[in-house]
Amino acid sequence: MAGQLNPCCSSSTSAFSASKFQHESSCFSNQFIILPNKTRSSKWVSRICSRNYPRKHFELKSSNGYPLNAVAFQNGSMGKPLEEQVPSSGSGEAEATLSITVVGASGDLAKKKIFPALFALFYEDFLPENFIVFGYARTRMNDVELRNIISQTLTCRIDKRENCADKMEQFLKRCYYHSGQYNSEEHFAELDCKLKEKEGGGLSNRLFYLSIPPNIFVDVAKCASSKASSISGWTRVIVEKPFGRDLESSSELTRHLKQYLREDQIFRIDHYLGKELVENLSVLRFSNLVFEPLWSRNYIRNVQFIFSEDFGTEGRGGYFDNYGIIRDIMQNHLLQILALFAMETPVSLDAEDIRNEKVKVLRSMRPIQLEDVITGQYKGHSKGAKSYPGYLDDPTVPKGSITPTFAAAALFINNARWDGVPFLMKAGKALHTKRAEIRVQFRHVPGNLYKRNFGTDLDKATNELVLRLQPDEAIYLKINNKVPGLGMRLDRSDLNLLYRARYTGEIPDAYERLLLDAIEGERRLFIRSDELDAAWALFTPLLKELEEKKIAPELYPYGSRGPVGAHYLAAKHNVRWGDLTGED
Ligand SMILES: NC(=O)C1=CN([C@@H]2O[C@H](COP(=O)(O)OP(=O)(O)OC[C@H]3O[C@@H](n4cnc5c(N)ncnc54)[C@H](OP(=O)(O)O)[C@@H]3O)[C@@H](O)[C@H]2O)C=CC1
Ligand SMILES: O=C1O[C@H](COP(=O)(O)O)[C@@H](O)[C@H](O)[C@H]1O
Repeated sequence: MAGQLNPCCSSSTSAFSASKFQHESSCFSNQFIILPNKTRSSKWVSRICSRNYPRKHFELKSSNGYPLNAVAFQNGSMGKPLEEQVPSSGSGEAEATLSITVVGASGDLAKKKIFPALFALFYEDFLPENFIVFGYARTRMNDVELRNIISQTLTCRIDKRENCADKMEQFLKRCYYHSGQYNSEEHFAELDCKLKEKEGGGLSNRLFYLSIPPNIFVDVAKCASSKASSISGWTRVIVEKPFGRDLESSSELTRHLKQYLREDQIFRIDHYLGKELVENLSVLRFSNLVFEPLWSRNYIRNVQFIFSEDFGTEGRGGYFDNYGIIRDIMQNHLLQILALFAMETPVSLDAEDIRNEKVKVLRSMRPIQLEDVITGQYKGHSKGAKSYPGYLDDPTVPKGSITPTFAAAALFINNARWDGVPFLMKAGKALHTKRAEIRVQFRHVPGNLYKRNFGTDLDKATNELVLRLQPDEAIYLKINNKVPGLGMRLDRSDLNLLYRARYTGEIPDAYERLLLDAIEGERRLFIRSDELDAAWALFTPLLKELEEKKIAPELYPYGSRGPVGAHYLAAKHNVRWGDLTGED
């Protein structure tokens, strides 16, 4: 097929003709040698080699074991079982084109995150030489109009602005648009034609990003699968949250998606897993002797996962009201971080080994009790001349809604490592600050010689490890220290790893990491269906109870620290919220 023109398209111009492999790459230990390569960007090769994942050296392989640039014959459909696909091998094959289709390209997320992330990957040479990007949505527009829209949100990295305009132009030239309905096989067949035309009839790998409301996920999966999947390479689909709104609807969504896609083709994104500090959590824990042995009930008193935003639903109230903060943040972002934090040591860094451990810990969690949860909703508030609207003032929110915009919960893990340790979560909108962090509060030092120097409140003297995911990424450890001088006065000081002071490069956006992983077939940071089931199984009974009992949320003023109920909840479990001590 390589080099043939696509008979179904009117135009016969091909943007990229298939090229022969012109390079060999070799990764050895931590070094990689890239032999002459005219067709592939060097970072695209080197990232794969340099990552510490259990990839096979010496060849580019996706985590399903196939070379990234090789062909897997799929008989024209995505539904064919993996083992029936025959990977081709050897040299002499043409290099595949990577086609990325953003479904819902006219939407907020596409503009705000997906196109900018793709551009950043291109700018940083992480995309293969032959790639194209398609936008797909119902909105009528042409390629130029799409390019105009996305050019407004593309930015270059702060530290390398020189070639920015050039790079943007090169990127935008690879962006195309097709307008169609989400449930029209005919329109997806047209998209397929355009894709083939741009792919030049050669080998292609196709990635679809479903940046659309969840009620149309299945329609798109069906149409893309039957009419626009790659016939020569892999086809993968990234699915955005929400994955259902309870265990039942989530299982139903999974069941429907699996009619058209295999599990290994579905990449369920949770963008918090793509954040730098979340990625670093396992490194910190498993590669430091000062932490690894401490990671259990023997030394850790409690763990806190805190998310706060200093703005309300502003414009997204329609979506939000159907979900609430527990579904929007806790059941996914915070629980995913908790699972990574608390899992047992995986057998390896392989995606399946890690996800197996995450599922195990999620399934070991004690059902959440209503009395271990408090909910809140922000109300309007005036400060000087400025007034801030309440949640119910959002015109897209139904009158009298009792949807929580804040929640705090105490969770427990019923296993030997974590028995009795409270894992506290707190998430809220319209609070006094924007931040996301993990706080680990350690136990008292037994028989502490300096006890009398701490006064009566020994808790204040315990160590606390903080991973600040955002803003201003940092890891710091609160320790007790002698104040210099002739006396013996102690204070609390921080051993502080502030990223912007330690590292010069800009931290990539979570969507960049996750898109690149999906392109590489690396599933470690995506949610497997059994993980999703376990997460919903934990939260669904609580959500049902809150809704059935119509539990009214405690009101808190916009811009405040949230409902006081959160303090009582923490106190009930002998915990003090680390973010509210006034120490940082
Ligand atoms: N925006 C964000 O910050 C985040 C979004 N998400 C999730 O990502 C996905 C996309 O988000 P976002 O871009 O904000 O969504 P949008 O509401 O902007 O929708 C994306 C596109 O889908 C089409 N669309 C919207 N509503 C409907 C409908 N009822 N029926 C058919 N098509 C529709 C529209 O395109 P057209 O009319 O041109 O077809 C729209 O441009 C959603 O699942 C969302 O929950 C997740 C995390 C954060
Ligand atoms: O998934 C979501 O996340 C955002 C917060 O993401 P962040 O990366 O900016 O912290 C949140 O605002 C939104 O409500 C939620 O759906």
